[in-house]
Amino acid sequence: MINKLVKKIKETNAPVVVGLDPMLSYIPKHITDKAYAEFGETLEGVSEALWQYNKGIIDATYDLIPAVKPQIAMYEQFGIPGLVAFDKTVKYAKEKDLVVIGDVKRGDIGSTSAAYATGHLGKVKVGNNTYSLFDEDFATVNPYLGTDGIKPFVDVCKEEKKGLFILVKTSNPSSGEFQDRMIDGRPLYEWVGEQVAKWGEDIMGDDYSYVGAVVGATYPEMGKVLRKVMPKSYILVPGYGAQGGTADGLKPYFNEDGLGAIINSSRGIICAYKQDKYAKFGEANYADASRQAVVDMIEDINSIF
Ligand SMILES: O=c1ccn([C@@H]2O[C@H](COP(=O)(O)O)[C@@H](O)[C@H]2O)c(=O)[nH]1
Repeated sequence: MINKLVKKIKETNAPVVVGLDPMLSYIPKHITDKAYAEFGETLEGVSEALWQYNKGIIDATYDLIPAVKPQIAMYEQFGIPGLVAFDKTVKYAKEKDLVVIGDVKRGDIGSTSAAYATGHLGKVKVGNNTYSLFDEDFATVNPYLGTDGIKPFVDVCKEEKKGLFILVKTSNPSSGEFQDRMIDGRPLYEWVGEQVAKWGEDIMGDDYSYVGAVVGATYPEMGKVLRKVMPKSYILVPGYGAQGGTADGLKPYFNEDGLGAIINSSRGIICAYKQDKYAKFGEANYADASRQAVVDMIEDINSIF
């Protein structure tokens, strides 16, 4: 799947991921009205609204971008009906030939990680039947439990030719509380980055490893160091846009080949219609506003090369 991601980034000339993080307050009224008319003001109604909203954004942007990143928390908050919307979104994005990065941030003791890996990236056998479950192409993983927690994911990725993005230096303001702690003269995020490179050594695509990393756009100096620590790992870069990350600091996240990083924007794209810049589209044309925001983001990111 890393090969497909690289190929699609080259084809679209867009090292960009659209984050599908729907909140009820983002969804235009015409969508919620229709969903509630059919299913009532129920969790099933919300599920339908989340799905229709995402479908509109995917339809308006899929030809411009290589990948989407649905954030599972936004669906889980509505229980099983929310997860139904997550599942429909993943399947539809794949039908549109997009690479799907499940932002699920899993990781636990080995046996539990194995179950998470099966659920998100693998297959389960029930008697004579085999089922793919959420079936994302990549999953985000938390490395706090160490190798025991990561190895089951790596094993499933090997088997299924899928991929991981492991949290190395996150974009949030307090990420330094633990991640920047100095250990034997080096910050923890560097130790984790080095380990990501090792975890990925035996599971290589053509040029990049199946094992990538998450490094926030909000810490460009650290991005520069981490690029060198893990040269074969793709870096998923959240924090651009709504969290204040800008294109200026992002060049060092890329390798000399112009590849190696993919920048995420969620709120900046999916509720573009609420920004002054895109207000002319109006709520009813929210998806057209998202398309224009993607076009602008691609131009902005490509301006650094
Ligand atoms: O370090 C991290 C890791 C993950 N995220 C996730 O990315 C998106 C960002 O959303 P925006 O609306 O573009 O700010 C969201 O799903 C986060 O959970 C992150 O921001 N930082």
